[in-house]
Amino acid sequence: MKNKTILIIFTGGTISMAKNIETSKTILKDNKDELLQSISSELSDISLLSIQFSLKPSPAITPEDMFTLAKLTKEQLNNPEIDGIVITHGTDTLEETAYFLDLYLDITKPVVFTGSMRNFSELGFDGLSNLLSSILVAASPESTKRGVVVMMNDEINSAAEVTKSHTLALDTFKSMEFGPIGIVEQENVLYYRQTHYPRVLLSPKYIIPEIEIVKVYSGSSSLILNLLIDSHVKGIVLEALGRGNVPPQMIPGITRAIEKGIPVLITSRCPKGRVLDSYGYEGGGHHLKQLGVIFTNNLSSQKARIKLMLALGMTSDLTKLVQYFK
Ligand SMILES: NC(=O)C[C@H](N)C(=O)O
Repeated sequence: MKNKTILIIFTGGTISMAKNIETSKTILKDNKDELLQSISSELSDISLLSIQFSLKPSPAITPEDMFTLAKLTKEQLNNPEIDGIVITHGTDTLEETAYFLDLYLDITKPVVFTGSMRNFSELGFDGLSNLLSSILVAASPESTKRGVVVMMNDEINSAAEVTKSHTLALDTFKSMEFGPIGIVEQENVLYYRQTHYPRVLLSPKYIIPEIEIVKVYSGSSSLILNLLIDSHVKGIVLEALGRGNVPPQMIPGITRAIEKGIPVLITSRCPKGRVLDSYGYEGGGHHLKQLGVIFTNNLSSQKARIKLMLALGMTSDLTKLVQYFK
């Protein structure tokens, strides 16, 4: 009799890719059974179930895919026979899907995202060790009540904190500011700390995906903002400068968006630190706050967008939205 049952949901990504011999380019490959077979002998007291959710590179994963995956995961977590879930995913947008599920799921059972940086045909394919370690994390009693986590390269990071930091390196997933929450050391799963953020639960009936990110740079104008407003976007994430500031030429666009009831979120293009309304000059954080923008603390732009998609499914009331981002 096996102790634990872990469900693996495959979505695609490099872990489900191999080299095409003719073109020598990396393409998708349905290798689910080979992956499962290769690791099963290492797991004497864990039985595995699996679902092929999709076979997509992660740049092709849509917000609707994330929502469907979140609902499927919730349904499976409610099955008393399942002790934890591992989700394989392409690494390019893994942090977005993982954060979506972290916000959506009211969970105590472990949900662990993983993937690989090298494909199935490459020497040193990291998919097998990542999958194996993720299953150990999902089966560990220590992993309960930690929200959704990401396990890559034997480091465990919180979905709320982690980002892909390197285009190629195996240790690409980093919580830049706070470090990993734990590690996998052979068969041991060790946690160092709790997640930095208190969890906010957002489980709407529908999502609002029409949210765009605008990167701010010296000399940025209102041009893109006006185009977005004219295209009827439902929200804008401004990846601002430093502590959360923009050039004065963006103020007319920001003011127009807010007047039209489009929420404008502020993140920073700095990879570390939080945004705050400290500067009083034109376009400074304090000025933006007076106009009605929403500050998002330490969230990256891509995660602020995910959170707004879910939050707008719950409310369009600006005061309530501000509370969600506190
Ligand atoms: N390592 C990877 O999985 C990258 C791939 N482009 C993906 O995100 O699907």
